[in-house]
Amino acid sequence: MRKQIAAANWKMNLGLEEANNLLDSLVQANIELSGDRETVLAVPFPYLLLAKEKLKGSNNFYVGAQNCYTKENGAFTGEISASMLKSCNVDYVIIGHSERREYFNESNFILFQKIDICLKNNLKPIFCCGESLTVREAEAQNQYVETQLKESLLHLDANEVRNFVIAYEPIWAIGTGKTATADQAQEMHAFIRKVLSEKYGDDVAQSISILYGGSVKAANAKEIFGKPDVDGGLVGGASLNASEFIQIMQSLK
Ligand SMILES: O=C(CO)COP(=O)(O)O
Repeated sequence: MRKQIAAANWKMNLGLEEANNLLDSLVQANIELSGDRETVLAVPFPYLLLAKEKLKGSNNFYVGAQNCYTKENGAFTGEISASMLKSCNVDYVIIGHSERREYFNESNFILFQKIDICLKNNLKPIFCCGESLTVREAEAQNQYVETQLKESLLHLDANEVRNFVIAYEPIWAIGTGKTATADQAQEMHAFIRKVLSEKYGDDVAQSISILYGGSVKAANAKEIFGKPDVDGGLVGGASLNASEFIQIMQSLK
């Protein structure tokens, strides 16, 4: 079975003490995630090393960054490179979150470059895609997401793409309390898998985890994750509360 993943995206939240407490609560809960299930905590840059340290010895817990720059190193004040993240033993990097696309003008081409630099540094990208409400209302979501995939990902070869996680995050469901229904999530996930299958064949497409993101909480996680093409979630607000996130972890198939 492909990996089932509960990924937390803390976004730009929590001070050091709160981050410390949340990590402690997650570790102390001592949740055993067996087999193909895992947790990724995508924390703000200043807490990456702390998270690595705290999660040492916790099985199936991985640490992620929320972004990286397109270049290897150099005079780019304020940016963080993929090789720096790798040197801190970070495992995953979220690439192309809709907030980065919207507020920091990250185009599909910039994301194409970020994906390449992550793979070159042996970091696993969690590539985010998803449409706005306007696109969904025009029933153009499939075409929109397919373009995002084509312009940022589908240049990779089959071996590279196996190191990937995709997160479908409809923008209209992020932080709004408005979740896509489990059926809407399934429909898009199946479509994404079909696009992958057309390019890489069914074996590769079946091996890639596709997460759903957008107002996932303890109360709806089981239903959404229960769908055949939904392999877990990328969770924002609800990942800031230990007991809520633990219940989400426990909702993985
Ligand atoms: O953007 C998200 C995760 O990356 C989803 O955020 P919320 O879970 O707060 O809706």
